[in-house]
Amino acid sequence: MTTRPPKNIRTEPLTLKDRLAALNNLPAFFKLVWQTSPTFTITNSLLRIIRSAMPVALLYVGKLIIDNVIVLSHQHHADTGHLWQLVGLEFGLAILTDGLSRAITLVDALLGDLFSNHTSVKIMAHAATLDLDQFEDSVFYDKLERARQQTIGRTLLLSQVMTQVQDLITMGFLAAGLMAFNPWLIILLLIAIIPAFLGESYFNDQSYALTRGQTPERRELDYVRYLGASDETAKEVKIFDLSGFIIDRFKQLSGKFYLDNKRLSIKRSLWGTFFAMMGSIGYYAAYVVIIIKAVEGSVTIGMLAFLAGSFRQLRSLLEGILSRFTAVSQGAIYLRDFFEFFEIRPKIKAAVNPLPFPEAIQQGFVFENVGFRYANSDRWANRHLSFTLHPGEKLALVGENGAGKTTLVKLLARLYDPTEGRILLDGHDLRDYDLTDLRMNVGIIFQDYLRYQMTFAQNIAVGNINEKENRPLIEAAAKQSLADMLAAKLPGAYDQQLGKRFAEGVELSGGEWQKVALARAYMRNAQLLILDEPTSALDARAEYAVFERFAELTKGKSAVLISHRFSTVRMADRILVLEKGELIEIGSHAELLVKDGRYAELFNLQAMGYR
Ligand SMILES: Nc1ncnc2c1ncn2[C@@H]1O[C@H](COP(=O)(O)OP(=O)(O)OP(=O)(O)O)[C@@H](O)[C@H]1O
Repeated sequence: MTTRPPKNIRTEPLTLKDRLAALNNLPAFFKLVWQTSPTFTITNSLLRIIRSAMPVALLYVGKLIIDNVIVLSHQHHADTGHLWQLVGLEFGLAILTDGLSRAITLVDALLGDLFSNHTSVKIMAHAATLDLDQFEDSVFYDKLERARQQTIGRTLLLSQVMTQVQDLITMGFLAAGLMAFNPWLIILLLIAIIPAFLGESYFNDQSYALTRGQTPERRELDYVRYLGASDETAKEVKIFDLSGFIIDRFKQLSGKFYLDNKRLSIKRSLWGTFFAMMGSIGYYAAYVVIIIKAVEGSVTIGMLAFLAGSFRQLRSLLEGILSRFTAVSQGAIYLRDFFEFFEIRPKIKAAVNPLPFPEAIQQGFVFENVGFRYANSDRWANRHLSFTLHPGEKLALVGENGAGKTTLVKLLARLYDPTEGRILLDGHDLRDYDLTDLRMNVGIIFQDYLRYQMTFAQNIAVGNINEKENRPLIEAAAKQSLADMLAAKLPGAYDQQLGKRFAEGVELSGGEWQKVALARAYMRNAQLLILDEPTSALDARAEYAVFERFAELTKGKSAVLISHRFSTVRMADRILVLEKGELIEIGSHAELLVKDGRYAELFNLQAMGYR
């Protein structure tokens, strides 16, 4: 397990300039919000604009009421009609304010949910366009992880930005009243607030740097949590008695996070208290000024209440706006991660003017000095590969573990492109063909095929998802891979839920799963069929039956088989022997035995084991 942060993750704090620059991401963010739901976006904005005028209106009506009460209290026959009208108005405003707040919360929540769904779909759709080796890169994974987190975190950003604008408008209304009375009060207010803002901004920077620096470790923490409590891992964890090891690692990682976060939280809390005190001093200084004016008689008592109320609200609004600024800019910085993820482009590109895939392959696939190196490795997984896979030919790949067999077939399906050399199909580079077309015409079943926690039929249909409703095709595919006998035994037959994860799921044995996976290969009319150790878990009788059919079912089609069982391998037209990524022998079973080279050695070794 590695905990080293990838090189390009920035862990140093950010400056105010960085934060302001990050706000540039907001327009794109709002475009995304708008795309999510124009109606909710407009409704939300309108509600907030109306809501922002409420505080000053309430304070002003309050002022009128107090002044009215004072005047009336000095009269003998007071006419209270106007007073009650004012009280009624304030009551109405209070109810409206509350209603608006609730409506805003509701629209925020609905828009947030839609936004989260919309962005999750966008992330999945974009991830689907990316290359396999991008998924194998840890820096990429961190980006994906942070982008995923954005889908939840950004709904908060949405309401924060909206609230920010709303509060700014409210502040404008309140400040106008205060300015009319005494502009100096505004200055006093700013002096009281700015240190708190700078402090808040400093600690947010620190916390951002900390969280970002912890991304790889957080990923490991999630992985350890998954290892410790998941249906897929439970068996091995029990057998190897790993829970102690896993829990220790979890404690070690989570303990480190706790300590790092605690240190920062304590510092932040102490400084926060100090800055809040400064704010209070500023507020009371202003309060004293207003009281003196009231005692002197230069403002009414109603005005005193209005100004003090305005000042108090302005202070908390300003505090909120400034601290939200750091949160908003923080969010905007995380947004950069989100948009960066969408900027990642696949390297394996579809050809601009693609050639259509041949109706029937004429010359076959030609490997011309093909070499491939995984991006995260400095060793060649395949090197100097030159051979032809003829149309209709059945080719078997043999070689020891890590010899490069799986890599070779991944190159055939363009999951990767060769690092050197080229692969030709009917005389043209594989890269010149339409990528979707190519993948449609190459059927691969990998050794680590997925066991979908779906129904039996769906598990086969994934081989050609366009035909997911085509039950006769699914049943025919099952018949070809011998999975049909299995369906007959299941209580729900083809609609039987497989796997243990969901209710009423039935778990299959390794060999049974393999038959199901094998059926996927027969779901499409591929011209090249690749089976990467397709029968390793089948019993001897099943394997024999599968291959007896295989030759017949793939008549006229090319096929590549990877197998460690020579009983399977010998059925191929030609056998390609790989060693350390290179081709060392090629020929039929009989030819290679006569040659008495590596193949003969491996074959005899296995045959000896059976004697
Ligand atoms: N995704 C990957 N990233 C980096 N290196 C890889 C990756 N996949 C395979 N390799 C390396 O490439 C080499 C060839 O692997 P490959 O899977 O092609 O071997 P194989 O012959 O299919 O082995 P096996 O018989 O065990 O399935 C190995 O050394 C392996 O470590």
